[in-house]
Amino acid sequence: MAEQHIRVAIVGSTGYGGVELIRLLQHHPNVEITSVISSSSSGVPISDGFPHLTNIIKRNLDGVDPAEMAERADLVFTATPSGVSAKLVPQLLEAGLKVVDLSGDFRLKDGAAYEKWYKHDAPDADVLASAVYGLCEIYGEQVREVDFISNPGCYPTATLLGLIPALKAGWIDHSGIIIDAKSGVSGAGRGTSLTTHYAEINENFKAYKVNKHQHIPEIEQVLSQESGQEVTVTFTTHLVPMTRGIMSTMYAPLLGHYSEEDFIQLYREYYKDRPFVRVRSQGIWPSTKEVSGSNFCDIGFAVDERTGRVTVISVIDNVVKGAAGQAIQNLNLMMGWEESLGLAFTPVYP
Ligand SMILES: NC(=O)C1=CN([C@@H]2O[C@H](COP(=O)(O)OP(=O)(O)OC[C@H]3O[C@@H](n4cnc5c(N)ncnc54)[C@H](OP(=O)(O)O)[C@@H]3O)[C@@H](O)[C@H]2O)C=CC1
Ligand SMILES: CC(=O)N[C@@H](CCC(=O)OP(=O)(O)O)C(=O)O
Repeated sequence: MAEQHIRVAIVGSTGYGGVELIRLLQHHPNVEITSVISSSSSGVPISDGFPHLTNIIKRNLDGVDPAEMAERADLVFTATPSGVSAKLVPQLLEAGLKVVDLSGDFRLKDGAAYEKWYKHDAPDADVLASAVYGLCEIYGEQVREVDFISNPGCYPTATLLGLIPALKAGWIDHSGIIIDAKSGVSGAGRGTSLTTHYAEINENFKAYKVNKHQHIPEIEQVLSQESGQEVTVTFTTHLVPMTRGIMSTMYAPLLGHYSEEDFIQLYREYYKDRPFVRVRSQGIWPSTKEVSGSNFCDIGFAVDERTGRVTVISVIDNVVKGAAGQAIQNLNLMMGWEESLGLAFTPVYP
């Protein structure tokens, strides 16, 4: 029988992913946050730095100590920068903790590819092999009752949910996929940088990491696995002057005559038991605000008979379905609970 209650610790609780975990977990009936952890501000009440949490979480920040975490918690969310999780997660698993890692450190099954794209040393090979890639709608059965989940990237979540059903059905050509992706600034984390500060991004719209984004190998790894063919994609990311949200617009050549209604039927059938994917009706394309603050991924289609291509539009909230929400969805599956437990948020609109 599934356990009814779990104690969790959050490393990186002073970052956007960590703070969002704190917000969302307030609504989870089976979870108690027993430690919020910071590598730079231990001893300080978390609400000092985050006044919006006043009277919501009355805890001082703890330091990064795996042995202490094992005393206080059963599971740790590591909402830590890439490179940090690779070293920390093995210690947590060794201490007997369950882990959901939000970073990119354990997503790529090829350590050499990780070193190439992330420019950090690859994690321990055995620990890497033990990580289950937690794209719940695709790998939900594999996530059930495991101890260590690697939470998917934000762009890959929107993109993969938008492409996999059509690719698996053989409706689109795996060799001609182009992905045009846009993200709000919170996707870059809380630290300031020249790229994300107000004067640089306000009233601006810019492409970045063109053909060099670290999510390219993650997207290709999953699409190749799901299609049984080696898939390469053209993937361009853009920064948009908004706080939350990702829109992934995908273009693929059609391998037959399929209408928008055909796509809608295919995807509704594919995701029929999945509470967080909403397939839009014909001509009602999704926008980021329509999923903001929620764990939904909304998907819409346009078929162009003139060019023989389909356009798939997929939106998520990067900090919810792209990070903290999906991490909790994974926790639910790991614990044998209902996938949507504590996650039934209506989007914040307008
Ligand atoms: N923002 C998003 O939309 C998404 C983020 N992610 C991934 O999730 C992870 C967290 O992202 P995000 O919250 O945005 O990042 P932030 O930069 O906002 O926060 C990261 C936090 O990690 C902590 N940290 C830094 N170094 C260490 C260390 N050596 N040991 C322990 N903690 C450390 C910092 O807090 P302190 O100094 O207090 O320790 C910091 O607040 C990243 O890997 C990111 O790529 C994935 C999907 C989406
Ligand atoms: C807007 C923005 O800068 N987004 C970040 C997303 C980073 C991220 O989530 O990184 P991992 O998934 O690799 O950990 C980026 O494009 O790099």
